[in-house]
Amino acid sequence: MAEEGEVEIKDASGRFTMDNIAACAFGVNCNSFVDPNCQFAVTAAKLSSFNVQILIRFLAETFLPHSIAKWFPDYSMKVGAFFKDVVMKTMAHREKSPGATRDFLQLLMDTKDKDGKRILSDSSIVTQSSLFLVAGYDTTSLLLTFAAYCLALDQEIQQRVQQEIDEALERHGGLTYEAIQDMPYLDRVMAETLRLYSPATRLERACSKDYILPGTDVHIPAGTVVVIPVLVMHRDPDNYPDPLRFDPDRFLPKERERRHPCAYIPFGSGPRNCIAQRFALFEAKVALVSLLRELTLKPTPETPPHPMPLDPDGFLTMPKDRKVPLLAVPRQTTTE
Ligand code: HEM
Repeated sequence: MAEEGEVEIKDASGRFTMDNIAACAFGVNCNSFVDPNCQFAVTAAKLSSFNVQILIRFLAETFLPHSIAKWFPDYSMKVGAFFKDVVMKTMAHREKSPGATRDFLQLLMDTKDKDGKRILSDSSIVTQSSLFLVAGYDTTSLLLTFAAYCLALDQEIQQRVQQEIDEALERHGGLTYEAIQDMPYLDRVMAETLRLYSPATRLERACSKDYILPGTDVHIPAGTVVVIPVLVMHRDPDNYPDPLRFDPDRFLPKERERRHPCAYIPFGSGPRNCIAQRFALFEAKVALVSLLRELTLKPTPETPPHPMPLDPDGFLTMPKDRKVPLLAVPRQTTTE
């Protein structure tokens, strides 16, 4: 039986980020903590789970002519049709009765040419909004899950974060944008979480021209797809001594300066890097601050020991059992 105060932090983080991305990208109010069967949230969770059926269709599309690949079942089609329907209906409603909504969908609808005509097609808007959902849901939820896990396992670091939160909230008169920006230790905690448990395990780039790796005779012909093993690089002892230790002070400014900028790339690098890194970090920090101002996180006997065992088949960096139970205890009963 679950202990009093036990939370499944991966599930809770998923609900939080789903509600946020649904509101920010689609203007949909999910409230999935209250309504766990919210159709939008349940369907969106399917869209982001990269399963075997989707992989088979994906491989067929990649390696076979489309005339053959189209006969492979595509389980993501139904999910895609659901989102198309949501976006099309929302756009039709907003065009009939315009309001003051400020979300990503509205921004896309508002991109107009000089004659006031919308620039983006319907299908482009549907695809971009769905991409936001896929790119922004599990990634941010994993950051939040792993940050909570690392803090639960290190009470000293957690107390330091709580002290910083208390002081910043006091200084700024509550949970404001400025208060969150005024928490440098929390920022280092997030950076160290993204180092040790970068949600993206790898990146890929196509080589645009023939290249010889400096100092070697390794020749990369133009057109080669180069895989960049982000998670492995983030755990390279040459850059991060004792790499499995959770140590936010690796991200003190003087420590950062010592390393090559590409030794830390949880959001990618270059012109195609993550467009929402500030949004994601801010969102995860708001969630953690809201939790830690009231509660202290602790491990339960079922919490996986550090370092978290990972699912070797995960498309993203996933806890092996896809569950992370923690204990959330009211602060006044634990410390002060
Ligand atoms: C902690 C959370 C997140 C992580 C770790 C993350 C990570 C990444 C990474 C590694 C890339 C590929 C970058 C590259 O190839 O250089 C990427 C791209 C992207 N991300 Fe994120 N992301 C996060 C949250 C979000 C959120 C919340 C959104 C949307 C609201 C989002 C939207 C995108 C988009 C649209 C791209 C494609 C950019 C392009 O191709 O030009 N991401 N993200």
